[in-house]
Amino acid sequence: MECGLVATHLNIQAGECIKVKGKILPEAKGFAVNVGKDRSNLVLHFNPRFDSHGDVNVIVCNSMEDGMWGTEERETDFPFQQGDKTEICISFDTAELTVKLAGDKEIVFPNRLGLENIEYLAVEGDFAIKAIKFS
Ligand SMILES: C=CCO[C@@H]1O[C@H](CO)[C@@H](O[C@@H]2O[C@H](CO)[C@H](O)[C@H](OCc3cn(-c4n[nH]c(N)n4)nn3)[C@H]2O)[C@H](O)[C@H]1NC(C)=O
Repeated sequence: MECGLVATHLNIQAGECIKVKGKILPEAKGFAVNVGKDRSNLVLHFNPRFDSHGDVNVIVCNSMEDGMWGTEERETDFPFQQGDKTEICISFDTAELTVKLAGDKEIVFPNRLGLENIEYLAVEGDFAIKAIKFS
């Protein structure tokens, strides 16, 4: 999965929101939005898969600590379409992260790293970023 945008030193506090707007490529296999401390310590790897790693239309969420993946959580209610514009809003507190998606869908994932702020954001894969907003 090729690397797109990487942002560091963000100092996003609990209660704030990270909004990623963009367009899913027409032949997308998958994309990922990673947030955390740095590229080896991710409090959330949010990975919609259209057809990759043996998964079709599944959202895979995971964490990474010191470069080691955690246990995946998978969501098969899949609100994404290849070629569509979409918006992903990630908010968090020290207990969990909430990912708001189109159609009022929400995914909640535990804050396994107990992070009190988010320094790192990376968007990878078949996704053309249009806007990033921190609020
Ligand atoms: C069934 C036995 C093996 O399990 C599989 O093991 C794979 C390898 O760990 C799992 O795929 C990884 O799942 C991770 C999340 O748990 C990540 O999605 C990982 O891809 C992340 C990634 C980023 N990048 C990347 N390349 N370049 C950049 N900047 N980033 N390349 N790979 C995927 O390669 C895959 O999700 C997992 N499948 C299941 C069903 O568990």
